[in-house]
Amino acid sequence: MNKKAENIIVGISIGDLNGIGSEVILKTFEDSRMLELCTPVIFANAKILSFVKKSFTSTIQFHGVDKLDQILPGKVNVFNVWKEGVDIHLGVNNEKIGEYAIKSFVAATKALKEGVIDVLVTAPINKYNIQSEDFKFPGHTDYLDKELDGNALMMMVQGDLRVGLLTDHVPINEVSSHLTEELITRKIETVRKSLIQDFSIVKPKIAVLGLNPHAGDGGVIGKEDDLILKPVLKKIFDKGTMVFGPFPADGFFGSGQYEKYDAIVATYHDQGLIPFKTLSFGKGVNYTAGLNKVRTSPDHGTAYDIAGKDMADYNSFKEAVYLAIDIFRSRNQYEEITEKPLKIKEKQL
Ligand SMILES: NC(=O)C1=CN([C@@H]2O[C@H](COP(=O)(O)OP(=O)(O)OC[C@H]3O[C@@H](n4cnc5c(N)ncnc54)[C@H](O)[C@@H]3O)[C@@H](O)[C@H]2O)C=CC1
Ligand SMILES: NCC(=O)COP(=O)(O)O
Repeated sequence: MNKKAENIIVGISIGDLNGIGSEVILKTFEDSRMLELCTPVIFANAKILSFVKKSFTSTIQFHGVDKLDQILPGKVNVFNVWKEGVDIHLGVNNEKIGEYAIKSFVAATKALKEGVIDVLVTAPINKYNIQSEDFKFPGHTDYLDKELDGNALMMMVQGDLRVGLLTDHVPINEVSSHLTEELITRKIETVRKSLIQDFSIVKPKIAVLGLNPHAGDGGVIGKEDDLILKPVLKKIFDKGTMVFGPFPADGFFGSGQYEKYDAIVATYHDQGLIPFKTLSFGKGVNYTAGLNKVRTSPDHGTAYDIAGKDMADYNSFKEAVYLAIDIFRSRNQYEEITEKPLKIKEKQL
């Protein structure tokens, strides 16, 4: 059942309060037309956001609520996840602020699981200051993978450019050992399904980058491409998925080959994110594919160096809101279409 646009409830976790998260959220919803597109609910504290607002040229008005059933369409809702004041020092990294980032994220994830919000858009966290006895995850993706159904896959999206990762928050010296047949097969299937359900691409074409320089040059520079990637990709292809590669990664983007595919799958984080951010920084979105719920975030981090200076570009955050809504709609449509498929009448001979 498709919801009316403004009734799609977009939950927003506040991220690191000392970073640029609050600024990009406020700037996005400063434009009242955004409220015709969705009903936002920020998981934080209304008094604190009113204080942070003073650092920027913002006239935004908040609707603070203590219960999620009090949120209203047409308002920038703030769900008070905590009541106490918080010392904000924009641009400063500290552990106390990490606790509030996680309080917000955990509460928003709970609301997402329970269907109180339709989609989740996360503002950036600092991966170091969020660590605690209770929260030991390198990022949002890993926590959501544990909390939600499905298998999370990090996918960066900007227009028709989609870059998925076989491994994400994995130290570089462990990447090779993660690249098993099981992982590659599962990740490629997640990308394929996401392209169909979330992006309405009927028969997606997927390119996979090689791990080693020149995809190993026949085994001269590393054996993983020949021994693991090639045979596994062939198996997947033979079962009907349009997957190609492994391609030498260095020239793939520069030569424009990426434009021929619906998604490019990189073997590790920086192999995919460096070309992606070079091509689309400021407009890209980080999407967690493969889960039963939709989560997006902007393509940037906490940017302490510019926090509080009214310099942050909010377009990536706005794109993250748009994409979350688009994917939510696309999934609903896909469900409707596939729920009761039309029976194909067999031809009478
Ligand atoms: N989804 C998330 O929660 C993410 C969190 N991070 C975290 O953020 C922290 C800082 O990471 P960095 O690698 O320094 O990346 P970063 O994206 O915070 O900053 C890189 C550079 O880009 C600039 N920049 C970033 N966003 C901008 C914006 N909206 N407008 C204008 N300039 C902008 C910054 O000023 C800085 O010069 C780390 O702790 C990292 O783990 C990084 C990426 C995503
Ligand atoms: N570079 C994107 C990134 O690492 C963000 O991670 P996550 O917090 O979205 O899992």
